[in-house]
Amino acid sequence: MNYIYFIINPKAGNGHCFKIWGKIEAQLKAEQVPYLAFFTEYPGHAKKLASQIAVKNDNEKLIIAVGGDGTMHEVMNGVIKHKNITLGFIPGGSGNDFSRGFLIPSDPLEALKVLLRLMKHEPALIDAGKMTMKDDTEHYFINNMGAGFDAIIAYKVNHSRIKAVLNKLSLGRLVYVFFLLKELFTYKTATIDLSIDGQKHIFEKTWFVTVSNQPYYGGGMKIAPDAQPDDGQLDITVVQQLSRWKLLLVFISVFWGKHIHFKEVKTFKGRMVSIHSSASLYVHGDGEHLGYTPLNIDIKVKGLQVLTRRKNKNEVDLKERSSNDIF
Ligand SMILES: Nc1ncnc2c1ncn2[C@@H]1O[C@H](COP(=O)(O)OP(=O)(O)OP(=O)(O)O)[C@@H](O)[C@H]1O
Repeated sequence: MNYIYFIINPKAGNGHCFKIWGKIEAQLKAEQVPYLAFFTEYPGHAKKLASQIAVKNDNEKLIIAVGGDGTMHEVMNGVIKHKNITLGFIPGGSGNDFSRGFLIPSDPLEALKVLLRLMKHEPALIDAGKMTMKDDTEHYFINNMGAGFDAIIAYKVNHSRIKAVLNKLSLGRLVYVFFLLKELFTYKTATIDLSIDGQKHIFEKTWFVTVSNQPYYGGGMKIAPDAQPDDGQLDITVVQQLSRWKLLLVFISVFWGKHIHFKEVKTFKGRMVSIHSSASLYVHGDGEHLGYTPLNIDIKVKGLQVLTRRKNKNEVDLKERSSNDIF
């Protein structure tokens, strides 16, 4: 019997994910789907659980992460070196950019329905970005990484005490707005040495650099509108030389992917990137704080097996169909 392995972060989405799992579990039982469920108990646990499942034996296994992008990030890092794992995702977090980029429904029960259907077919082969930090530690990202302004906001939001309080009042977004505005007026831009496939660039007064595998980041912002997670390329975005007020305008336009038309926003594609900066910058991978610049990034082409509706992107784009219509 082939079990589906679920790794659930009960704390994701301000604890809402625990309730989501209750609904998923009821549906699995109703459909008599064999499964094993594991709850994460602390940050980093999802990676450990995923790698333990992968090394149990060589059998092909499906692991579905239930949580936010941070949970998917950890699960993916736990299995990326194992060929016998296919990954799926049920959104239960606050941002859920993975589901946007990989066309998984935002409703968890709809997502389950789609995954149960997709698992009967060959999974998609997806690229992953690999970051190598100054101390040689390695972290992979499936959505994107960022260095600078965006990463310091992610760090401050995740470490703020008022986040939990505001989350309870369903005002979690206010924490982002608060730190965005605070950093907007206090952040010191840096000179960045960026190397892309051996080509050197120097950017002065840089707010941030992001490297994307798929378009969405930061809870629905279309930072890299052309990024495709299976094209063997990473999409690099640099935002520099902007006044504080214009940066705010750029941030608003990112939701529609229109920021790329500002002359202060530079975009590139490449396979190997290195980021050095005049001052040490905060770095995130898939929204999780991972350290500081300098770092090197390269791509692991088609290194992950993932359940996604991207193969059927045209149909999904043409009409918001019910998941039953996809195959
Ligand atoms: N039992 C736990 N207690 C506390 N933190 C946990 C636990 N399990 C996982 N975590 C941590 O919770 C953090 C947030 O998880 P995740 O990103 O999945 O949810 P989210 O922040 O609500 O969603 P998103 O990233 O999509 O906005 C991760 O850094 C993860 O390591």
